[in-house]
Amino acid sequence: MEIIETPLPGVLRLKPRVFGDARGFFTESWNARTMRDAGLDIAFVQDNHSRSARGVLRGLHFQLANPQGKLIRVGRGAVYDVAVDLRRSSSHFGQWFGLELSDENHEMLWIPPGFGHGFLTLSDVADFHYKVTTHYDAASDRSLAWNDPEIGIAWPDTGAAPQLSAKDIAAPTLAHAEVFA
Ligand SMILES: Cc1cn([C@H]2C[C@H](O)[C@@H](COP(=O)(O)OP(=O)(O)O[C@H]3O[C@H](C)C(=O)[C@H](O)[C@H]3O)O2)c(=O)[nH]c1=O
Repeated sequence: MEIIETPLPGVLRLKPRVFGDARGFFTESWNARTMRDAGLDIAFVQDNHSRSARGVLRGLHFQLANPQGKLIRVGRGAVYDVAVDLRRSSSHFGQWFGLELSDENHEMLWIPPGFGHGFLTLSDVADFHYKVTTHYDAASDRSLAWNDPEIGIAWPDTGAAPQLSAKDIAAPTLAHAEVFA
């Protein structure tokens, strides 16, 4: 497992070993010992899987109470995945990092608690898999505007306006949102 730091301290790119052969490939998508040996001794309590069509944008989301750490990968297709530092006490507050995650590059992203998260679907279909460190807490689930100019995420152009949920369409900008201390 190769671990690559990002411009956002704590947010890490993870490149697992992939064993390709004439049949296809094999990779350990998660191994507690491998992660622990890499200094990532993280306990996950829930596995999530969402499927999205091209142009779907889910986010930016975070749980205000019980904030979640997320280990993200794409099992099918490709997405542009983004993390935003939402800790007002952080020197990187409001800064974002994004990268393409796909079933071709097999890359994963670790996003610690305290960050907003979202992704834009780049392929016809994307199966999005992620482990989280705290259970879903609907009461504290929050959205932040995907296109907040104060954050300035450079989302890839998919040729059409992104498709969002009503909750995400109505999301506040950072200036009007309750985030982390
Ligand atoms: C997240 C979640 C949702 N749900 C239920 C609640 C709704 O009835 C339905 C769809 O939920 P939602 O529209 O919030 O799903 P996403 O837009 O994919 O939300 C996720 O999108 C971004 C990318 C994230 O990082 C978060 O994990 C999460 O907020 O699944 C559950 O039962 N458990 C859960 O953990």
